[in-house]
Amino acid sequence: MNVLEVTALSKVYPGKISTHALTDIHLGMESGEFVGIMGPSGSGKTTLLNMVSTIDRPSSGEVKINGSNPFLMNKKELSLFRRRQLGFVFQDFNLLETLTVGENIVLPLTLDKRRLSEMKTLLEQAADRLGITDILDKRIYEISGGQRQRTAIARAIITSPSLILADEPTGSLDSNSSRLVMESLENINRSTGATLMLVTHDPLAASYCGRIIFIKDGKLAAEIRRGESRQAFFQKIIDTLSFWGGNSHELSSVRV
Ligand SMILES: Nc1ncnc2c1ncn2[C@@H]1O[C@H](COP(=O)(O)OP(=O)(O)OP(=O)(O)O)[C@@H](O)[C@H]1O
Repeated sequence: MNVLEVTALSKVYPGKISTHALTDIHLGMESGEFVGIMGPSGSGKTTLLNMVSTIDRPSSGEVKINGSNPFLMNKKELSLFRRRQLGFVFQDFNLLETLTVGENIVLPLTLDKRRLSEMKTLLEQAADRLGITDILDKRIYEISGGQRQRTAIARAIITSPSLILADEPTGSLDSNSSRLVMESLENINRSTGATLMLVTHDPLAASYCGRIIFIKDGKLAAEIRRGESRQAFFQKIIDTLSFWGGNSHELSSVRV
């Protein structure tokens, strides 16, 4: 069974002139996959992520996560489902500035009223995976952007969610921090078998995925898979972007 199954998904934003943001999207993700979503600005990437993350409702079609349709749940069921089944990583981190790194990471477990000893063990494991054990007692305003994003990833994985959704996770980072963050995500995907969906404009970040889906004008336009070499995949991404559109004019300065 696929972790994510999107069937005939469409989204229309009503208005004086309605916008057909997504049209008839079909998409499946197997357990353990790391899938990137790319496409030009306004192509519908965020809209797709918002439907999968249950933040917004489809106009028609279906989203199933681990066989369940979140849009058929009541409010309480949905918030529990989100907390247990989904992990979120955002461009601007969404961390609580005045709490420590450790307190931020365990927040989903605190909300779930887990035992202290269990929280401690899970915190140690998550921090170790992200290489942030030595900053657990620092407050968010005391750490760098890259450390903030690794903290956010630790928070996203601590519940072992079925699906981790990342929206431009390297969008606010310099190239070195971006690399570290992407290596962390790749490492988590490989070592824990976590299933990840990543929306990005950044071809370097995308080159860490196993498969990339390109969206254009709200429709699936192309799909490419990574072979052994990340460098070769990076080039394939750039070629596909320049064929299907996207910010290929910005790519000349990008290095693998
Ligand atoms: N809340 C909204 N109300 C009306 N139209 C919207 C809304 N959100 C997005 N749109 C429109 O839907 C289309 C898809 O937008 P979306 O944000 O999903 O694109 P995107 O690929 O994520 O773009 P970007 O790369 O710039 O973030 C665009 O035409 C956008 O203007």
